[in-house]
Amino acid sequence: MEVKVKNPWYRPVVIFLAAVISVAIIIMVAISVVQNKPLKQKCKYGIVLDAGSSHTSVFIYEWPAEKENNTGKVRQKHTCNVKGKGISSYSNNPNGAGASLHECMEEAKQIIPTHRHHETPVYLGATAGMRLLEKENKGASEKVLDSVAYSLKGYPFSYQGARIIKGQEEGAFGWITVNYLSENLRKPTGTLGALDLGGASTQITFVPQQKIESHDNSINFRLYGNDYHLYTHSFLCYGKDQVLKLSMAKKLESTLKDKVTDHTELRDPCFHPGFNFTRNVQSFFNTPCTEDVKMANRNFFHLGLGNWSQCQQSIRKVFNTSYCPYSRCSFNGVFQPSVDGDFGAFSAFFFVMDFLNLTSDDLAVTKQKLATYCSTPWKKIKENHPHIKEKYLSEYCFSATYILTLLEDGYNFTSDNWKDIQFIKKIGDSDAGWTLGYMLNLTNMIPAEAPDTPLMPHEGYITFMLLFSLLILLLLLLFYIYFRRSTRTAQKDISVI
Ligand SMILES: Nc1nc2c(ncn2[C@@H]2O[C@H](COP(=O)(O)OP(=O)(O)OP(=O)(O)O)[C@@H](O)[C@H]2O)c(=O)[nH]1
Ligand SMILES: [Ca+2]
Repeated sequence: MEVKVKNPWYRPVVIFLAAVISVAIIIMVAISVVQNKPLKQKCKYGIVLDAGSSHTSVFIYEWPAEKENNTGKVRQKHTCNVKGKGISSYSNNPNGAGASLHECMEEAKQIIPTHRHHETPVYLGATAGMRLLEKENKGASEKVLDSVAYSLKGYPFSYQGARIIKGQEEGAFGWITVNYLSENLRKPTGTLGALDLGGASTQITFVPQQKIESHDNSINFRLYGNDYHLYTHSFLCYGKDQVLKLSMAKKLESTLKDKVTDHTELRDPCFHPGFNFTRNVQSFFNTPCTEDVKMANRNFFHLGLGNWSQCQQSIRKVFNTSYCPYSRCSFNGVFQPSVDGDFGAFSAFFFVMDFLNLTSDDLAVTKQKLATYCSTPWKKIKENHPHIKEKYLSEYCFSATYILTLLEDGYNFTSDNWKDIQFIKKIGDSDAGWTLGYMLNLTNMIPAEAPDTPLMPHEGYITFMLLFSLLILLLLLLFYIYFRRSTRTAQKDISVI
């Protein structure tokens, strides 16, 4: 005879308690996740003006107020290109230099919240254009710097100085920028070399495998607990605009020197076939970069030939490789260890190679494509790019040939390591260039020693809490199943009896 046994009296109590505990855990997790949600970030700001040879750009950087020592936390919020040419072009009208910054600085006032204005540092760094003006006319360069300083002090930000930065700083801060943005500085992985091509100078910076033989090319940093021994060099006059003048001056010298008549022809392999302009010698000799080449003023016909290999031959003449006081050199007697690792090539390296679609081929294909481009008739080039200013359009063949020659013959890149060069404009949403590294350094935002391990990030916290609560629910479920089974077994045992 079967004996019916009632459920034990405490069964509903256990089920009720399990349900209450489950609900309580879910509520607690939900509350703690919401409570721990990061507050709307409070941000700080910094402004750096890059007073380059060709133009000035204003960069506004932003970072979370409490996390400034974390790599990758500072981002570019905004850029403004100052209208007109670079500040060095105001040598005859220094007041104009300061006034030219007005629009972009007003924009900065709008973008940065008013309550942060007074604590926002503003730095102006002038590069090769001002280095050349300083060489040519120190008084004029000082007046231009005074003018921009006076202008910047008139805004509600915290003015921190306007100065001509050294070539080594320009190279080293470009290197810090690309490695900070690539988050290489806190990892044991390798770093990215930096190649910067401006209008008046070019910089190469990397961690070399061999000893640096010249003191001037060596710069040391301790960042996040790691020591970096960098090789850096800045070649004044080897930016793309000045090197064009230098190369033209050399071609003019060899072609026209003994010819006294006006309107002699300069047949130029670096310009497209059909390119034909009357030019004045003076426009290529108005810079300290060509002071070694002497020539009387006159007009000449500038005729394009569009021959890439002849163009490269003519460009090689701007590199002096006849002497080297070290175990190895790039050119002009400058020490350079062999290039090593990956490189980011930015500024005009990028503008030029990107325009010509030459950023991803191997070296042989790049040369082939460039040869075809240079030999394209000028008329066709203009038809293909009706909206680009003719002056810029006419110079891409020269500029790209210069870039290849500088990288291959100057810095000694080869077809084997050509792919190690990445032509880049930005990393994430920030431009590659010296300005970010300059600001990080001056605001001490990269500590020498690694900061303590950060607390668990919010995302990690949520994941942890969810896993934890799932585990508890699972345990409760297992407990419930076990409890039911044991009561059933008890019932069966009793019914058998
Ligand atoms: N095609 C193209 N050329 C550009 C662009 N921006 C600048 N350039 C040119 O590229 C060259 C280098 O520009 P930047 O890198 O800004 O040079 P910079 O900072 O003024 O000069 P440095 O003081 O030598 O660093 C100049 O000849 C500019 O006229 C661009 O967006 N597209
Ligand atoms: Ca520059």
